[in-house]
Amino acid sequence: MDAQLMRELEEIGGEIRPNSLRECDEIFIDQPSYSARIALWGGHLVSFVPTGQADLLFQSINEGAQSRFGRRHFGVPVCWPWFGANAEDDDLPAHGLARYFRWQLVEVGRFKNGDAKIVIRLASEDHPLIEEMWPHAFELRQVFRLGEGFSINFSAANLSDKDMPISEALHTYFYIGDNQTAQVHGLDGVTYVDKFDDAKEKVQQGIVSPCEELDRVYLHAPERVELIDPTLGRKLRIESEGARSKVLWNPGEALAKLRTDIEDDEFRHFVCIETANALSNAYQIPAGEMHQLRFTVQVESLEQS
Ligand SMILES: O=P(O)(O)OC[C@H]1O[C@@H](O)[C@H](O)[C@@H](O)[C@@H]1O
Repeated sequence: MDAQLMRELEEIGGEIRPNSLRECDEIFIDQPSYSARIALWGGHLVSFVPTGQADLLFQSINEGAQSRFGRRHFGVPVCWPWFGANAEDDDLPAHGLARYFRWQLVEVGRFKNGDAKIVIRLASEDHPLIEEMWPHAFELRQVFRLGEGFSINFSAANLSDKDMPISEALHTYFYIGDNQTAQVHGLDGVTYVDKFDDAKEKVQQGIVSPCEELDRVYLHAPERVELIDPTLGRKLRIESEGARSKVLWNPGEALAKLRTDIEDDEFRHFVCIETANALSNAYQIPAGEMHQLRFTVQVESLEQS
């Protein structure tokens, strides 16, 4: 790792630590008001803990299959350049390729207000296997902003001379005290595709609660949703830009028991609220252009609101 970057990382209270995940290192940042971890494998924000509170993000203790495309359920996996199964080739891994490669740390610093800034990059030209799996040259960047809450600014540049078809998600596993009482607000009246019910289109009525057995792609969804967690006494405000879909995922008891890459009871402690462009919200990045997807998470105590 570049010595200058290491010094800059130290200046913001950061260090590189070894991580068991694919024996790939992670960035750990410890500040008076929060601590955070970013795994370079997959370019995952793994954890964000406001001091004195539970983590905002969930991490499964199950490390999944050790094969190259083994899945893990934690933090904010990047699903790109396709969401879900690949429509043309069943042999390609679910949710694209970005989560299966090592990203590179390229910049460390601070925003004007003092928030920490970490930038990581994944480029097709650095990985021959990516070039075999996907016919377009690209460069991805994630800018993590860490302070009072966190934000991720994900950008994808199409470096090829052809338009690039994209479906994608920042597949955020939010940690919750109890999925029976957690509530997702802000999707009332939005049409969704229910992947647990034959991909039927339905319209959301009111709030989503309990957060159990959900596999739903909300189309043309609003930019702001809220996750209310009465058990932990907190509310997370989630705001996105550049994303037309929101995906909610919680496998529920029966599917969790069938899956070998997640522990039986873990579904009680997470709900994925994904900032996405999926299904009919897929789009193309024209040759030579780029697209940005961002989301911000702010936390407040339920007593304050
Ligand atoms: O197990 P994975 O590949 O990480 O995906 C988890 C889930 O991710 C969700 O986004 C999908 O809608 C689900 O269908 C899928 O099961």
